[in-house]
Amino acid sequence: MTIRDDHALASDLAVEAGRRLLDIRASEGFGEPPALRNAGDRGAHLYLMEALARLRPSDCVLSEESSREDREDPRRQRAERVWIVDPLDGTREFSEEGRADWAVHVALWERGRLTAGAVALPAQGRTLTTGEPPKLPAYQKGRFRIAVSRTRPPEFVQKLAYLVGADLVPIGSAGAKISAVLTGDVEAYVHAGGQYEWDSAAPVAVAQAAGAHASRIDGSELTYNQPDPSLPDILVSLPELAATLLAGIRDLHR
Ligand SMILES: Nc1ncnc2c1ncn2[C@@H]1O[C@H](COP(=O)(O)O)[C@@H](OP(=O)(O)O)[C@H]1O
Ligand SMILES: [Mg+2]
Repeated sequence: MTIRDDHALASDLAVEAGRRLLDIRASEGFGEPPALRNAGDRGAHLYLMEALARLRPSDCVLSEESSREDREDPRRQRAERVWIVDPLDGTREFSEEGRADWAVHVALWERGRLTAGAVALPAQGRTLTTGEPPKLPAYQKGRFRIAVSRTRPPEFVQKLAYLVGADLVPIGSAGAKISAVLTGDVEAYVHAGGQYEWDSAAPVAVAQAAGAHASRIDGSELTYNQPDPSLPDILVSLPELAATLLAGIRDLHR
């Protein structure tokens, strides 16, 4: 089994889960958003769990939709290979007709680092993968754009935007926001106040493979497969903007 197989598997699984999510959206309709959200979360989770159990039976899986007991399984801490998946990131946006800012995240963590990953954006018709990392847009000096949560933007982010000369762009889903950095729709993504490993593992794997900056907002490393999957803040940006953003965040937290 080659490393390349893991890149391709992450991509295939994210794409197929995304295809199923589009079907669920089409069959359920948008009349009852909570039911649609639930059907999407469950459908994508069950598909990914079944596929990983069949195709990578020796590996562990950490999924947003796993039971608490499964998430706290001590075998995960001893494992050398753990798939970290968010079957439906941007669940809220998935249930809103016309929105395309939701994603499927499939990442592989091996012995301390993320080694493969894919983010499917089914309603945008694209998938970003570590197998073929996107080519980062060229950095242009001047005003830039920072993606933030539509519903839970960090409270300091407005001041940060003012300080560094940026405009805020609300987008749903951590995966869609990090993808927006990689495809040139924005230049950075800043989040704080709460998030989990599955919200960022796959998009961070792709961002790192593409050469983007990805860290905690204090500049420290993002670490995955921890006993507690809470990973509450993140900065992803074009590499040229990282120092400015980290300095701005530091100044605001002094
Ligand atoms: N303060 C917070 N606490 C916990 N999770 C948060 C959070 N802010 C954002 N998230 C999670 O991060 C993902 C992206 O959120 P947002 O679109 O607001 O940026 C969502 O994942 P899910 O959609 O998988 O639940 C959301 O639940
Ligand atoms: Mg999520």
